[in-house]
Amino acid sequence: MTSLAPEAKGAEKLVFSLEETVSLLERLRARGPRVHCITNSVAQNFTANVLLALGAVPSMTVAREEISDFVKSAEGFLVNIGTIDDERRAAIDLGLDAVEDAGLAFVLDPVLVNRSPARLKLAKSCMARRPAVVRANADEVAALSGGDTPEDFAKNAGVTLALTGAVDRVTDGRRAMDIASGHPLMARVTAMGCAASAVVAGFLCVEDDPLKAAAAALTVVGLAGEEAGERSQGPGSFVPAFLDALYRLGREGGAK
Ligand SMILES: Nc1ncnc2c1ncn2[C@@H]1O[C@H](COP(=O)(O)OP(=O)(O)OP(=O)(O)O)[C@@H](O)[C@H]1O
Ligand SMILES: Cc1ncsc1CCO
Ligand SMILES: [Mg+2]
Repeated sequence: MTSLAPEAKGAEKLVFSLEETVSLLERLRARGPRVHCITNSVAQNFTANVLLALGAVPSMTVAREEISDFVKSAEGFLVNIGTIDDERRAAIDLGLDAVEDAGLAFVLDPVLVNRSPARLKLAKSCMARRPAVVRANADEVAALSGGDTPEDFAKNAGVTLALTGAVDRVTDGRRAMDIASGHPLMARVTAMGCAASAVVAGFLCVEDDPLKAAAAALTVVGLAGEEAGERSQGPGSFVPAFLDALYRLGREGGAK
């Protein structure tokens, strides 16, 4: 089962209850926020389905002539650098200009930033635009942080870090919390992390504190993952079971 037990070394424990997570989930479902995602070609479809299962309204365009309008009419925004081409590169720039104008909090997913200097440069240019939350796995955080602890990275960069893996850690440098929900099959399907980043962007629409938004998002993703893991036979059946579990989570009768 989920452990919300916070562990904090050099950071204050974040006490964030399951009830608070459920209440934010209800707010998200009631509000149905628009979340614009510039994301990679592998993750687009799954990410859109995950947001829809939660009750958010995804959009994904990267067209130069409309990206600013989409961002300005959205409540949440995600930049994911998993597959980069000229169109996405331009969209990231224009999208982040619009985010700045609109004062919107955004999430950065620096996919595979550990794999190429060009990607590291792009991720750092996105970091300079001050994401509210960076959601990444351990290899990606190591590349971005140059080996700093998660807390020091978050503090020095002025962001909330949502570091995922078998156990997730969320920290803003001052406060920290570990989230141990989830299932090993989550790492056996593509784009689970990418979709989790989009879910963080969704929760940022209903919670101003980025640390609480990230904690709630990863808790919800982890709980749905656990449920789906119990109900599926392998990666193939895990994906639809995960979408069903997200949809049903916390509703009457539980996620059954
Ligand atoms: N072994 C595991 N046990 C439990 N949960 C896991 C495990 N591996 C990953 N997860 C969960 O899966 C989600 C995605 O995390 P992960 O670190 O795998 O992202 P990622 O490497 O960025 O994935 P991708 O790039 O394929 O989208 C998180 O919610 C995380 O908690
Ligand atoms: C497989 C893959 N390659 C680039 S992005 C992506 C989706 C998971 O990050
Ligand atoms: Mg990833």
